[in-house]
Amino acid sequence: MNILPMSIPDVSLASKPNSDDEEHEKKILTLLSDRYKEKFTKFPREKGWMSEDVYMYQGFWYITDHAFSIETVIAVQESFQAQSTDIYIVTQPKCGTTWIKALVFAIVNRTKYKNINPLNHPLKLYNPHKCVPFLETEIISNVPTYVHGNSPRLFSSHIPYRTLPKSILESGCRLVYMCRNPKDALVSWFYFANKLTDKSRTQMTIGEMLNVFVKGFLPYGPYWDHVKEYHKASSEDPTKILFLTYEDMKVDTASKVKRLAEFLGFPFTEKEVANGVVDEIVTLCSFEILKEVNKNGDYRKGMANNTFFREGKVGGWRNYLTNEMTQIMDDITMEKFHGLDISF
Ligand SMILES: Nc1ncnc2c1ncn2[C@@H]1O[C@H](COP(=O)(O)OS(=O)(=O)O)[C@@H](OP(=O)(O)O)[C@H]1O
Repeated sequence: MNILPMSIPDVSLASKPNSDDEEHEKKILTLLSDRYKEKFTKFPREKGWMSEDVYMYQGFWYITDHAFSIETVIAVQESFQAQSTDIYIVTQPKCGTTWIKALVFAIVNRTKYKNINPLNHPLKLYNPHKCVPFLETEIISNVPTYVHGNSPRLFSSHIPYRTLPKSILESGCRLVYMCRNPKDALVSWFYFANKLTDKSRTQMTIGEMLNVFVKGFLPYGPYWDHVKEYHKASSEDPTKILFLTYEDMKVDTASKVKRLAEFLGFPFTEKEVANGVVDEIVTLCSFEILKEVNKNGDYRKGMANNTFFREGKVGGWRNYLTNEMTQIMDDITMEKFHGLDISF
């Protein structure tokens, strides 16, 4: 029986944040801030998410001095070099990033981990965000996850389509985009924001969160423009950009996983299907299993693993939004998505 760390060296490298890594990230962030501050402080600024200043860059809003900030986004855009075999997973935050990352990781690496003890599968040991790193965190990381040059490399990001590094668009690689009903994304944002362990942050009401969500003053907002751009790009080149919704993925997940595998260039064989491999992947990546695996520990400083797993439901917004809030969200969605085949 194979056991760690021999069986999964690449992922174990990125498993645990330690104080050296945090120091390194801080240093890189300071460096990036020094490099870009003069530029971005001239951009439009608003008070946004949890009372933080947000800056507009290329039509979208960002916080500063953070892994997911204007500095890292500009740095990725300016310096990241894609490879044609790469696979990118892009989402608006709170739209199912963690789930789709787990699914893509499990599909692409299923042969690699076929013979290991299922308890040692990376997704049974690590947060999916460690298995598929964000471009935004990778650029400031002390321990790049893909030092061994896996192929295909898997990365994720929340970067809007228009701000993606040129090399991603030119390399011909594949990109999976997942979106979600904005009302569920809003509620998820609300709980996430208030659960962050950094106590220096201000707690928000759902009404305040709705206000910033609608204005787009959240990292990578506005939601609607983000979704629309990827939807358009996907309809122009569906072989390279796959547009998914969280809601659709929830219905008959196994058949959607098969379609996803085909798009990724890793189709399941008839034998695999007969042997239940697809169902195994669906179960491995299910909300319940991932929530249990991630009940302890931190993904990053101030961000517990369990903050990524709350309810995992479709339509949970009904328990949190008033009729008036629902109306506001529905009106904007109707106007913004008018004429597009996006439904939740
Ligand atoms: N495996 C699985 N299946 C279904 N749903 C899942 C899964 N993992 C996480 N979730 C739910 O996704 C919501 C978090 O969104 P993201 O993963 O996009 O968050 S983040 O952007 O990475 O911070 C958040 O939704 P809410 O429960 O509505 O808050 C999570 O519970």
